[in-house]
Amino acid sequence: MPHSAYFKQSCRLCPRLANFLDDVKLKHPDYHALPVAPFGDPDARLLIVGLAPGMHGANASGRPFTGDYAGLLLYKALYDFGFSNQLESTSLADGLQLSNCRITNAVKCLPPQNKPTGDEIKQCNPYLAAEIKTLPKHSVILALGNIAHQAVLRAYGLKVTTAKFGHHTLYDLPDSNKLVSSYHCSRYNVQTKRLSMEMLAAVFADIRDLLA
Ligand SMILES: O=c1cc[nH]c(=O)[nH]1
Repeated sequence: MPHSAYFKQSCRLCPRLANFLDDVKLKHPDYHALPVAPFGDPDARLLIVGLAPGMHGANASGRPFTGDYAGLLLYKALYDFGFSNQLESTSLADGLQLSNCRITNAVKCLPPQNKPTGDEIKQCNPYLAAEIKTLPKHSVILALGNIAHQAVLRAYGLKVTTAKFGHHTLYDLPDSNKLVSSYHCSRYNVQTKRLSMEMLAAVFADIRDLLA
């Protein structure tokens, strides 16, 4: 079943987020301002999990990590490692296609101040769990940041203490899949040099080997 069957653009399960999106749509009628669907290859063996749409990025464009700083390093790495046909992701109409890779978020709606609450992360988790279930055997899940890392563990019904978050870590998941985690490619992390292009490329080099 395609992953889109596991995503509801009409979802309003989190009242705070749904109301916030209504307000954002009034201020920015040209923005997507709805839950942002997973994007990419439905048969992918690499699932990338981010945090949540950014206000002027995914929330505006309707595609994860698209239209703001957070996507720059990520899409470059995807291009460099052969998962994307384009270096940059700018809009739904840019012709970018991912192969063997799909990108989603732990929380599908833009949260105020970029901070979803614990309850919102929990509420959204069944969508992620359903997406993970569509992965072929021996897939790799790349979690960008601690919230995504914990959301993946939760989706598997694992305690967050099962696997500590760290940059460039690798854990075996209870099925045949692997969890690779990385610092999030946010503007803050890049500008403070917590994450560099070289560091992200090293993570992708391992992912390429895991998928071989
Ligand atoms: O985690 C993030 C950050 C920006 N854009 C996304 O789609 N996800």
